[in-house]
Amino acid sequence: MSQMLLENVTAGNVLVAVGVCLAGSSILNAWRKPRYPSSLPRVGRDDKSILSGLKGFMHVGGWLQDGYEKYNKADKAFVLPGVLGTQAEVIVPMSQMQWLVEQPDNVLSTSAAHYDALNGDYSFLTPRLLEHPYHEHVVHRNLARNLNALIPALDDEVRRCMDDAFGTDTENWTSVNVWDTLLAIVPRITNRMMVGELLCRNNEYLDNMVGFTNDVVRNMILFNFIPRPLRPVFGPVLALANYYHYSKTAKHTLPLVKQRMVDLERKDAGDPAYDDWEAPNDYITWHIRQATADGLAEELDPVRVTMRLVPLNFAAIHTTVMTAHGTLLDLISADPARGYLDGIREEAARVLADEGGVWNKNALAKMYRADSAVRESMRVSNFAKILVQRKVVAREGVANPSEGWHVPYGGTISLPLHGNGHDGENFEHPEEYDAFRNSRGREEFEARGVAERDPDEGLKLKRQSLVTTGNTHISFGHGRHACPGRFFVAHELKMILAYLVLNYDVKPLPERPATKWIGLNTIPATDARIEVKRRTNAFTASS
Ligand code: HEM
Repeated sequence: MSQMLLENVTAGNVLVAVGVCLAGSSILNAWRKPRYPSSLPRVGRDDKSILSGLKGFMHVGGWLQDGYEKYNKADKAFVLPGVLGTQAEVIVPMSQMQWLVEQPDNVLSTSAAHYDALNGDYSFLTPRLLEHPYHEHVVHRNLARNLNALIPALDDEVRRCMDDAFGTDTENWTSVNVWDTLLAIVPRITNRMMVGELLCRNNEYLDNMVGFTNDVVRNMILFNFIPRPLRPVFGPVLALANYYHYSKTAKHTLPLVKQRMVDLERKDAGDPAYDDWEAPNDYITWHIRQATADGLAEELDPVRVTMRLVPLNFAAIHTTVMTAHGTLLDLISADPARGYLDGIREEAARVLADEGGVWNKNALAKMYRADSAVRESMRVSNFAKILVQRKVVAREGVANPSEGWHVPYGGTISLPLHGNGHDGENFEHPEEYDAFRNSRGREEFEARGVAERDPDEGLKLKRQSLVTTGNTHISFGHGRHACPGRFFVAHELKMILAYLVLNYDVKPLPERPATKWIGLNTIPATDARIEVKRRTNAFTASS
C-alpha cells in the first residue's frame, strides 16, 4: 500500500494536489468571507478567478498603497481583498486610529485577531493559550515595573553573548551572518528576563524555543493552503513539530517552575532556610505571583506556566530579531560620511562615562541617537505593511461614527503601517533612512540653557522616542494593547548597539541588502553578512 502511494508521488500529482487545495481554499474563502458594506470602496483584483487570487499575493502590497493614497489620505476606509487563504480586511485611515484602539475588547478584539492570524486552534498546544492570553496580562502588569532592576542582568548577558557571537579577534576581520548572529543573541537576552541566568544559556532550551517560533511561522504560511473544513484533519499533523519543540523546552522549564513554586511558598511561609533567598526577577516569578494574586488555580498548574513561555517567546523573538536586523543593515549600509556609527559610539561612550560606566535607566534614556536609529529603521524598513489588527467579535458588528459604515461579526479592521510610515506629508524624504531624524531636535533642546527650554516643546520632542507610539509611529501598535515589551526592547537594542560600536569596528556595506515581500510581510535578507573586528581599545560596557 505504502509502496503504491510512494509510486504515485510524482511532481505532476503533487502539483495537481496543491492546485486542488488552492482552488478549494479560494472557493471556501470566498464563501465564508464577511460581507463588507458596498458603500466601502474596494481596491485590487476586480475578478474573482483563482488565477487572480494567486497573482494577488504578488500585488497586494501595491493595492494597499493605492488604497492608502486614494482613500486613507482622504480620511476614508477601504476594503483590501484577501489573497489565497487570507481574509479581506477594512483598512481605516490614521484619523480613525483612536476610534479603532478605544473600542472595548468585546467589540473589536486584539486577541481574536491574533488567534486567527496565528492559528490558535492548532499552533499553540491548546486553544486555551491564545483564547485567554494570560501571559499578556502578566507582562502588562509586571515587565515595565521590574525593568530597571533587570538592567544589570541584561547588561551582563549582552556582553557575554556579543563576545561569543562576534568574537574577540583584534587582528583579523571576521565575517558574520547578521540574521544567524542575532538569533544567537536575542533569544538569550530575552530569556534572561523570562527564565533567568542558567536556562537562558542552555542551547537545547533556546534551539527548541526558536524551533517552536519557526513552526508557528511555517504553519501560518501552510494553513493558507488548507481549506477550513480540512483543518481539523491537517491541523494536528502540522502541529506535531510544535509539540515536539515545546516538550524539549518543558524538559528544562518544568523542573524550574516546580522548584520556584516550592521556593516562593517556603519564603512566604517564613521558612528560616529562606531568609537570604530572594525570588529571581523573571517572568516565572511574576507569573506565579500574579496568578496567586488573581486567584487563578488553572494558571498555577506548572505545566501551564511552561506553556505560557511559548507564545511569549513567539511575541518577543522574531519581532526583536527582525528589528535589530533591519537597524544594523540600515546603519551599516548608510553612507559612512553621515557618521551614524561614529555618532552612536560617541554618544554611548559619553553617556556611560557620565553614569560611571554602567548602564542604568538614566544612561539608557540619554541614548537619543541609538533610540532614533531603531525607531527610524522600524519606519523605513517596516516588517509588515498593515498592523494593529482588530477582529469584530460583537455579534451585531461595529458601526463607524466618522463615515457611517458597519462591519459585520468576523470582519477585520487594520491600520496602514507602510503607507503612513512612507508618507511625504509625515516625513521629509520618506524613503531615506535618516538615523538621527528623531534625535537631532532632542539633542539641540538639551544643549540649550535651562531658561531657554520650553517645557511644551520638550514634551513634544520626548514623544519622538522609540517607545512612544502615536500617529506617525505605530510599529508597536497603539493604545492599551500596544506592545508591553517595547520598553524592554528599547533597553535591549540600545545595549546591543552600544556594545557593538564601542567594541567593534564594522566595515560599511556598499548597499543595503534587499528586503523581499511576501504578501503583506517581509522576508528579511537572512543571507546578509557583515565584517567586524574587535577594537583594541574596546570599552566593555560595564567594566
Ligand atoms: C522589536 C520588537 C517587538 C515589536 C516590533 C513588537 C510589536 C508588537 C505589536 C505590533 C503588537 C500588537 C499591537 C496591537 O495589535 O495593537 C505587540 C503586542 C504584544 N507584544 Fe510585542 N513587539 C516586540 C517585542 C516584544 C517583546 C520583547 C515582548 C515580551 C517581552 C512582547 C510582548 C507583546 C505582548 C504580550 C503583546 C500583546 C499585547 C496585547 O494584546 O495587549 N513584544 N507587539
